[in-house]
Amino acid sequence: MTDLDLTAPHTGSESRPQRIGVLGGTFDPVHIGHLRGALEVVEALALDELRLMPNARPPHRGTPQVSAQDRLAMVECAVAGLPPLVVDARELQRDKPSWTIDTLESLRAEMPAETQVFLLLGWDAFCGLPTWHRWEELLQHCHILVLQRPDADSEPPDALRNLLAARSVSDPLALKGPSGQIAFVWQTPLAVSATQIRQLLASGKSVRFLVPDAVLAYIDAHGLYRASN
Ligand SMILES: Nc1ncnc2c1ncn2[C@@H]1O[C@H](COP(=O)(O)OP(=O)(O)OP(=O)(O)O)[C@@H](O)[C@H]1O
Ligand SMILES: O=C(O)c1ccc[n+]([C@@H]2O[C@H](COP(=O)([O-])O)[C@@H](O)[C@H]2O)c1
Repeated sequence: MTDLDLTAPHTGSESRPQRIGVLGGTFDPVHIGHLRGALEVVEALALDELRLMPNARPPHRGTPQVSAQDRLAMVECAVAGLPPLVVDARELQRDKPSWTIDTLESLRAEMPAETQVFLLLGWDAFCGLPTWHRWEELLQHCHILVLQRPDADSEPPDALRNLLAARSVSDPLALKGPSGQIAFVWQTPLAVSATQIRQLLASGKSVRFLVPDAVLAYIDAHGLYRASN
């Protein structure tokens, strides 16, 4: 009898398909709401990997306050040494708006068809889904996991009510197959936003404990978000 290697990564040749999470964002800057939510989803759904994906040109908002390179560097600082959280910088290589459908198509082209892909969206982002580029095709490529946001108050638009009625399952662990369903996931409610963090920094206040220490050190070292920027 051979010993089992519990540290061995899944290779794809095992019976269970890989389970990959994707959390896209502007990350201007990344904060504990993103990171704690990501970690809790990894553990609750036994994901093999969760990719944090900073966008280059956010499709539905103004230009970020700091450069894509700084936003990427902060995400890298935040997840350094914390597998299975990893950074995927593919959106920074595309010189057009960072449409999620393009990202999912490029991801899918690299994976076996049976890989389960879970797109994480905060409730506010989920409510905006019907305005996204080719939004009705998204579920062909992924499942959607909706993260609660305690500071969000928007009601889902009618188009989403219909989609939820057709595609949602109550237990995220019951999501079957590579794509096509929606589930809500419980997470520790953290009413923190990048907007709040930018405002605190611009007014000379501390953001300690709202971002990881390594991100705070990066912000300080590069003088980001302070009133003079
Ligand atoms: N505190 C939070 N709890 C749950 N989800 C969150 C939280 N903050 C952000 N998210 C989700 O993470 C994704 C990326 O968010 P984003 O980078 O835009 O951060 P943000 O805090 O919403 O930024 P901003 O305040 O600049 O709009 C979105 O799907 C968003 O809904
Ligand atoms: O594909 C779209 O049309 C689209 C429209 C708005 C937002 N997104 C993506 O949704 C994620 C969260 O967006 P944001 O603006 O909350 O950082 C991020 O990865 C964006 O690129 C995607």
